[in-house]
Amino acid sequence: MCDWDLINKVWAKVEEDLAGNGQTVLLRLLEEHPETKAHFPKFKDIPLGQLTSNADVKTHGNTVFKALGDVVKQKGKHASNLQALATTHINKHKIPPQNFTLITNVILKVFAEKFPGEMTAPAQEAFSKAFKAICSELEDLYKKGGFQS
Ligand code: HEM
Repeated sequence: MCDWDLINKVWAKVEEDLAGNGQTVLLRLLEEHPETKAHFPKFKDIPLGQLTSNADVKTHGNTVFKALGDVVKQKGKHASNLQALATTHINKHKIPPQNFTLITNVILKVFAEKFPGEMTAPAQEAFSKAFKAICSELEDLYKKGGFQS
């Protein structure tokens, strides 16, 4: 079982600057896993150094974190949220499923750095468990959706 209440407590802190926190995560993803940049039509031809001040990155960070917040707030009853994400990321954006593991690992790292007060050991454990479950559910949906890379 995931401790969704603990996760939501940290998420309230994340929401104090949802776009800024989403932006930090996206930039860290692109920095630590440069191959992911090719998946973003809006960013793929822009050097990483210029993306730090790119308004579209912040806007997309907000979009991603809004959707992830919607998942977190379901406290485990997120099947329809994940189905919607899987459908667009399979068919429209064509994102291989292992990228969800990359981004959720980056999120864990960024939160531990930015929110040391909230990301206690139990909170880190709760996020880690929840993200593993979410990634594995997405992988199942990708299999059902017949994802072809
Ligand atoms: C926490 C995991 C993620 C969440 C919650 C998320 C959420 C979203 C949402 C809400 C959208 C816009 C609506 C839609 O098309 O569904 C979107 C678009 C997109 N996502 Fe994700 N996403 C995640 C992970 C990723 C990853 C790991 C990649 C690639 C490495 C990715 C690539 C894209 C692309 C390319 C778009 C279209 C962007 C554009 O407007 O140009 N996403 N995502």
